[in-house]
Amino acid sequence: MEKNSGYSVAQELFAQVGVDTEAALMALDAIPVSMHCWQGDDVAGFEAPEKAGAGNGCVATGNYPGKASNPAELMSDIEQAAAQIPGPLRLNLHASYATDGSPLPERDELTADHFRSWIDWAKAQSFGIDFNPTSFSHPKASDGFTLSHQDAAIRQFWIDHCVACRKIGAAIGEELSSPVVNNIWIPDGYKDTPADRFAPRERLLESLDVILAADVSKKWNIDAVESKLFGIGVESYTVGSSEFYLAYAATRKVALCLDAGHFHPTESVADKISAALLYVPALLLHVSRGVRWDSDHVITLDDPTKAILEECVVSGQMDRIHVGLDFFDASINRIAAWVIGTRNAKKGLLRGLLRPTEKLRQVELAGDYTSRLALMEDVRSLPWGAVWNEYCERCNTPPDHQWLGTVKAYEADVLSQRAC
Ligand SMILES: C[C@H](O)[C@H](O)[C@@H](O)C(=O)CO
Ligand SMILES: [Mn+2]
Repeated sequence: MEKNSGYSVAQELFAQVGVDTEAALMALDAIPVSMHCWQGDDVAGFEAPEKAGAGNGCVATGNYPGKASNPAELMSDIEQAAAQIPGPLRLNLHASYATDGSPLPERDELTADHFRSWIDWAKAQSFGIDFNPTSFSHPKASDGFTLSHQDAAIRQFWIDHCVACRKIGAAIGEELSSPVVNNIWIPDGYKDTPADRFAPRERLLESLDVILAADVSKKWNIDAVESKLFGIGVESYTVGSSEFYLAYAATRKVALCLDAGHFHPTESVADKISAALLYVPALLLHVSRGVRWDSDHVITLDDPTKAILEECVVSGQMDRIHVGLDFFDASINRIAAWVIGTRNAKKGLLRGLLRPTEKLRQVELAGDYTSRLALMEDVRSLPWGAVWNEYCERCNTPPDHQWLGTVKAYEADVLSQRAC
């Protein structure tokens, strides 16, 4: 393929600091990003409204018109977004997005058959699939507790749901020949100061142990657990806190999910990657953007996001890191939200791959911190954007500044015709 002139200049400039842009592009093309289905419909899912209505735990804000409200619309919207995103993608599904079965069974009785349409569609799109139990927006979660509920029968329902989801993950993974990352997040917690912090955590631990004891293929289903600092209505105490899940993942040898919006605002999530990976077998990232008390804004290429994605690459542990996204903005065109966020995730990874990591390590080990700082700062102004645009062109996707028109046209032709 003929190189654009901007890329040739960039290639030369990066070569001067010892970076091979061709190698970087090849590496980027081997890292799939797991794009979440729930940006397309504000985390609504496809269950009957009376089932899904009670309790929440996940709320998208905004009322931008044109959201998907059935599987065909959501798949079509994801295809539109994917066409504007270069390189490999996976689709991150929630259990509440089951498509096949009328009526759909309760969540504790779901099987892979209820996701047949997604599986066939993913094959056609060459997407892998990742999965999540949906332990919120359900009458049995209406008081804000699920796996740590004091009522054993409610706990059992959510245990059975999570086991069902692990089996679904394994079945999908085997069928697609691509392991499914299966992430457990629960909303459990208290709005106000609890009298007892210990018992709910003890119950959560017991529930998780029962879930993981179920015989499910580790080859095709990769278990992950996700902590949270607090949520709306759960401001004082979250059962599944960071310490709880870090220790749980380390002792049970499951993947730890780090959601960028689930920590104190001044904590560096990038810095947690190397520390956690010394103890847990794998990490799942939920790349997100926390804004004050909310954690689900579309990711921008801001400093914390760049640091997380660059660190994935620079750590040399990419084979143990699964990159997923988690944002749901209902105030802008939802397809544009996917495109902006996912392209940014890939740009962050590319920036990490374009870092003169070896050279930086050498000067660091030599104690030459002056050169380390000088090099780190100088590479900021190298033309990585030209390398990105070259990648887009090679993937037959529009470079920067050339994708929005297509999304706007789809909005005018399709989204604007929808009832909601
Ligand atoms: C829908 C997701 O499972 C959810 O966003 C979860 O991952 C989370 O981050 C909740 O705050
Ligand atoms: Mn998350």
